[in-house]
Amino acid sequence: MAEQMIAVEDLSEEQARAELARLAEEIARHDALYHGKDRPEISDADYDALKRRNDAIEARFPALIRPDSPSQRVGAAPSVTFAPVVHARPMLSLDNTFSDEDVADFVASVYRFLGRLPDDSIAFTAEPKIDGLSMSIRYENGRLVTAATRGDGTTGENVTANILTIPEIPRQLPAGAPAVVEVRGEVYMAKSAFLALNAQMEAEGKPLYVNPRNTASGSLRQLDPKVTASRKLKFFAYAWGEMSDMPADTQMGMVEKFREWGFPVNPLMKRLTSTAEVLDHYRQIGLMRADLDYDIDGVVYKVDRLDLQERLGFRSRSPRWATAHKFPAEQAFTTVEAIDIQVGRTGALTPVARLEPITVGGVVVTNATLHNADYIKGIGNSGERIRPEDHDIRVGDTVIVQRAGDVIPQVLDVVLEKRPEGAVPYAFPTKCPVCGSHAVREKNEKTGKLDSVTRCTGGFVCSAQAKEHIKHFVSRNAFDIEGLGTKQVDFFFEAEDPAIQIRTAPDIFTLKRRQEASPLVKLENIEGFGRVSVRKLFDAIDARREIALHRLIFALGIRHVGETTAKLLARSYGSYVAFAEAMKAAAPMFGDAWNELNAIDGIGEVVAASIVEFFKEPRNLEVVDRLLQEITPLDAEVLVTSGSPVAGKTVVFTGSLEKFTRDEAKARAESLGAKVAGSVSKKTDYVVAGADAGSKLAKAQELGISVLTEDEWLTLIGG
Ligand SMILES: NC(=O)c1ccc[n+]([C@@H]2O[C@H](COP(=O)([O-])OP(=O)(O)OC[C@H]3O[C@@H](n4cnc5c(N)ncnc54)[C@H](O)[C@@H]3O)[C@@H](O)[C@H]2O)c1
Ligand SMILES: [Zn+2]
Repeated sequence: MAEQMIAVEDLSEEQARAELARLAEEIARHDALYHGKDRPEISDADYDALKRRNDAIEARFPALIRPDSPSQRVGAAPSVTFAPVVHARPMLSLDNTFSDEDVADFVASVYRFLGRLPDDSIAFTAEPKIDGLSMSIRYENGRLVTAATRGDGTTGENVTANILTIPEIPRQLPAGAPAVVEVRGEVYMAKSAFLALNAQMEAEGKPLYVNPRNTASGSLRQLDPKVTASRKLKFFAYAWGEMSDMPADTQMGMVEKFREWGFPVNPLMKRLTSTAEVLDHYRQIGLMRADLDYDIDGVVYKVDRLDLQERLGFRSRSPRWATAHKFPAEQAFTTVEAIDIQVGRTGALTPVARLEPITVGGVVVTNATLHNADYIKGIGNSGERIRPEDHDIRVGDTVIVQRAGDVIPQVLDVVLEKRPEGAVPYAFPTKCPVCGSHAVREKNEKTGKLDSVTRCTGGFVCSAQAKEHIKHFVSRNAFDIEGLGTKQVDFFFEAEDPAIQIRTAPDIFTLKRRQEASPLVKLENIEGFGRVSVRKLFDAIDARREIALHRLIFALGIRHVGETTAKLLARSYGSYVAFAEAMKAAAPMFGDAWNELNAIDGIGEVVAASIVEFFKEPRNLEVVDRLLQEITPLDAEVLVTSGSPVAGKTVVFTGSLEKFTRDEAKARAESLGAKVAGSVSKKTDYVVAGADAGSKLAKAQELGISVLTEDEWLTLIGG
C-alpha cells in the first residue's frame, strides 16, 4: 500500500489497463487468503480501498473491465476439501456505502430506478451487518437437507454436518412451512465465546485466534464436526434463496416468518421511511456496537417491499435494492517506523510506536502506546502472555492497530510473515531519554515481582517531571511557599527570560537575586504581579531559607516518601548530612547502612530502595547541593533507637501511673524506639504496672513477662 499510486483521473489508458490487471491479481490473492484460508494479510479497510480503486478505474474506462475483474466476482472458489453445492439461486455480496452522501445517493438511485415515486414513500429495513460468514440452509418438506457456504456465489461448500452442531438452527420447520425453503443468514461466533476460547488456548500455551469472524469461519469449515460443535457458533437469519412459496411480501415480513419458524433473527432490525431515519438508526447501532456480543461491521439497508426488490433486480455481484453502510474500520495494519520513549510527569518511561500514518475508525493514527517493556515483549500486567512468544514488537514490523472509541490507539499484534529480515528485539532503555538519569523497575511490594513501569530516578532534575516537582516542592507540607501556586509555577517554569525562570527548586531561592541583577525584566511590571505581591513573594521565599528537615526530605519528591516517611527519616537521622551520607552508604543495598534504613519501623524494602535510587543519581545530588547553598535544614530531634535499652521492645502500661501521664509515657517510650501496645500477649516484653493494676498484670504474671514499677522503668530507660 505504501507505493505512490497515481490518482485515477490522471491514469492513461495504458496505465489503467496495467493497474486493473495488477488489482485483479492482488484482490484475488486477498480473497483467497480471507475466504479460503481465514488468514487475511491486510485489514478490511485496506481491502475495501483496493476494491474502490478498481471500481473507480472501471467507471472511467468501462471498455477495460476484465472478465476476471473483482467487480464481477463474489468471494473465492470453494475449497476442494468439501463437496460442492451449486446454489439454487446465487448468493451475492452487497454494495458498500461509506458516508451519509453515499447513502443519500443509494436512496436516490432506488427512487430514480423505480420512476417518480413520491418522497419517503419507499420503506427500507435497516439491520446490523453481522461479521461472520454467510450460509444457505435448505429445507425440503420441513427437514434440513443441506447447508452450504457462499463460496464464489454460484458454488459453495457442503458443510451440513457442521451446521447440524449449531443448536439454534432448527432441523425441522413447523407444519405449514413451504415445501422448499432456503434460509440464508450469518454464522458467527459470539465475542464472549471467542474470548473464552482464547483464554483456553492461552492456558494450553497454544497460539491465539485473531478475531471472531475468522475463527467462526475456520471453526465451521472443519472436517471434524466435533470441533465445530465445541466452538459454540451462532446464527442470524436475514435472507433466503429458493422458496417454493413466498410466505410474506416484505423483507420485514419474511424475517418475521423466520422468527416464527424458530430461527434467531436480529432484534435491531427496523423498518424506516426517510434517509434521515435510516441514518439515525445507523448511528444508534453504532453506539451500541461495542456492547453487542457479536461483531458487526456496518448496517445493511434493504428495500422492504419484495415487488420493488424484484423490479430493482441485481447487478453482477450485488442486488440493486440493498447496500451495506460500513462503520469506519477500527483495526488496521501499518508498520512501526520507530519506538520512542516518553517520560511522564511521574517519571514513567512509556514506549510509543511511531507508525506509518493510517486511517483507523475514520481518524488518522500516527502513534500507538506500547505501555511498557513487558507489553512490547507480549506480556500483560499480571505476567500473563498476551501475544505468542515471538510476537514481540520490533521496529519495522507490520502490526495490527486498534482504536476503540476515544481510547489511545493500541498495537494488538504483529504480522510475523512481514517481519523484515534483520529486525531485532527492542532494547528498552536503561536511562531516561530526557535527563539521562538511570531508569529502574521497582519491585512490587505484594507480589515481589518487578513492576511493569520503568521509571526515571532523576525526579528532581528531569525536565519531564520538573514542573510537577516544583509544585510539590512548594506545596503546603513541603516548603509551603505562599504566592507560588500552580498558576505561578506554570508561569515561572515556562518563562523564557533567565531573570524570571524557575526550572529547578534552587531557582526559587535565586529568583530575588536574579531580579535585582536584571535591569530590564522586572516581575512587578508583568501583568498579574504588582510591586506588593512581588515583595510578599520574596518575603515568603526568604521565610523558608530555614526549613524543618522532614519538610526538606518530603519536598525532594522521592517516590514513596510521603510526609509520614519523611518525618520518620528526619527523626531517625537527625540532620540532612547524616541522612544523605547514610543513604549513599546504603546504595549497595546490603550492609549496615542498608540494614539500618530497613530497620526503621514503617519503612519497607520498596521505600528504602526508592530512597537509595534517588541518592545514587548524581544529577539529583547536584541539584540538592545547589539548594543547600540557599537554605539551611534544621536538625530534627533524634529518635534514639540504637543504644536504647528498649528499642524494638513492646511495652504495656497498666494501672494508674503517678510519675507521668499515659500519653507522656507512650511518647517517651516511642522516642526510644519501643512499641507501646494496649494489651498483654506473648510478644510483650515489659509491663509497667502502676497502682491498682488489674487483669493485664495478672496476664503478665501468667505469661512470665517482666513486670516493672514506674521507678524500675525510669531506671531502665535512664531516667
Ligand atoms: N482483509 C482482506 O484481505 C479481505 C479480503 C476479502 C474480503 N474482505 C472483507 O470481506 C468483506 C467482503 O466480502 P463480501 O463480498 O462478502 O461483502 P460484504 O461482507 O461487504 O457484504 C456481503 C455479505 O454481508 C453479509 N451480511 C451480514 N449481515 C447481513 C445482513 N443483515 N443482510 C445481508 N447480508 C449480511 C452476508 O454474508 C453477505 O454475503 C468486506 O468486509 C471485506 O473488507 C477482506
Ligand atoms: Zn528523566
